[in-house]
Amino acid sequence: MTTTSPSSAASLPADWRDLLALTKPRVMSLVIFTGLCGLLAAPERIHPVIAFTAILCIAMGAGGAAALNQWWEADLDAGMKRTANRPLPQGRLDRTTARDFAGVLCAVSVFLMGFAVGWLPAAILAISIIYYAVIYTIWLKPRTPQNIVIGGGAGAFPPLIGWVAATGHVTLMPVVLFAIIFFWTPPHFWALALFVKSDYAKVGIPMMPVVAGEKATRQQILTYAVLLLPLSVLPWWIGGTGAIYGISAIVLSTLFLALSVRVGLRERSGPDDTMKPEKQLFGYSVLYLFALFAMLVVDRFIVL
Ligand code: HEM
Ligand SMILES: CC(C)=CCC/C(C)=C/CC/C(C)=C/COP(=O)(O)OP(=O)(O)O
Repeated sequence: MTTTSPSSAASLPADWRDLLALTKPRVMSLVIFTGLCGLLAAPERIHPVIAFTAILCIAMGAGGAAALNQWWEADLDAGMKRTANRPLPQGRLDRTTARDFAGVLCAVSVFLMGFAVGWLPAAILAISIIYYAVIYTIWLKPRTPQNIVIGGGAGAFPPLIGWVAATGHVTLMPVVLFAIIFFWTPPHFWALALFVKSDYAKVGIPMMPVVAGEKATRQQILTYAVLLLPLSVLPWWIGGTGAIYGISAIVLSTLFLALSVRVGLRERSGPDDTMKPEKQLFGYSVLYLFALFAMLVVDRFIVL
């Protein structure tokens, strides 16, 4: 695999839109949302200014980690259709600016979280930044098709961080929320990987469909979707939520499973296959997580 040499090109004036693009704002909107829901669903309330600061820190930390990911993978991104238009492969931003911007965001997020909110959420935030930017990006992604299963842990931390920011300690509920995102990540990503497989093959990244083939990937998507259904209902079973969340989780996860069954049992009809079921599963996976975490908060504030 080709990795980015961290040398800098001539310094370019940074456009704020390119800096924003480095933080992967669309992906991170859901990361931040799950962090916010973790904070709001927690049984204790904190001052709104502290709560806002905690979410700001999650946003800066996630954005900084995403920027580090793009700094490291600039050469790789240049080789894939989906990522070739990013600011670094396009040369709209120089690498030193990107690295410094990422470093400042990460450092400020952790220290601000530590001083303003608490050192336990700050430590978990620091772990998730290192997990995504180093363990997933540098170590796992170029080495193993299990990269996103193990690496998925990084994206599962935000609700735990939000919860711990509000309560000061880790309990079973935020660990269950972590597990839900952990088991959601493989179907979320592999549905996409099935229809951008050629991109990953071209740059030599061993994503599951490239290494184990489409059939095995489809089976694994199905396995994780089956496990996700009971897991998503677990917050209700353990008494952490009421029926509003529980029933919503059953409905949302059953639809997730139905779309996964369709993808899991399907074979590509040929090179012209539009991969509509895979694209629908990927699109729904995003909607699913937004809705599931939203219902956690709705349930917390509406008691039947
Ligand atoms: C290792 C774990 C994950 C991997 C490898 C992964 C991978 C991806 C990729 C490659 C895309 C396409 C984005 C693009 O083309 O820019 C995507 C989209 C997306 N991901 Fe993930 N993802 C992971 C975890 C997560 C997590 C934890 C969240 C949020 C909690 C998330 C939220 C999203 C959202 C909202 C989109 C849609 C963005 C859009 O509409 O452009 N992902 N993901
Ligand atoms: C608080 C904190 C640090 C949260 C991190 C959240 C996190 C790990 C999100 C992962 C989501 C993501 C952008 C994966 C993209 O995979 P990729 O980087 O392989 O995708 P690419 O090919 O689009 O670059």
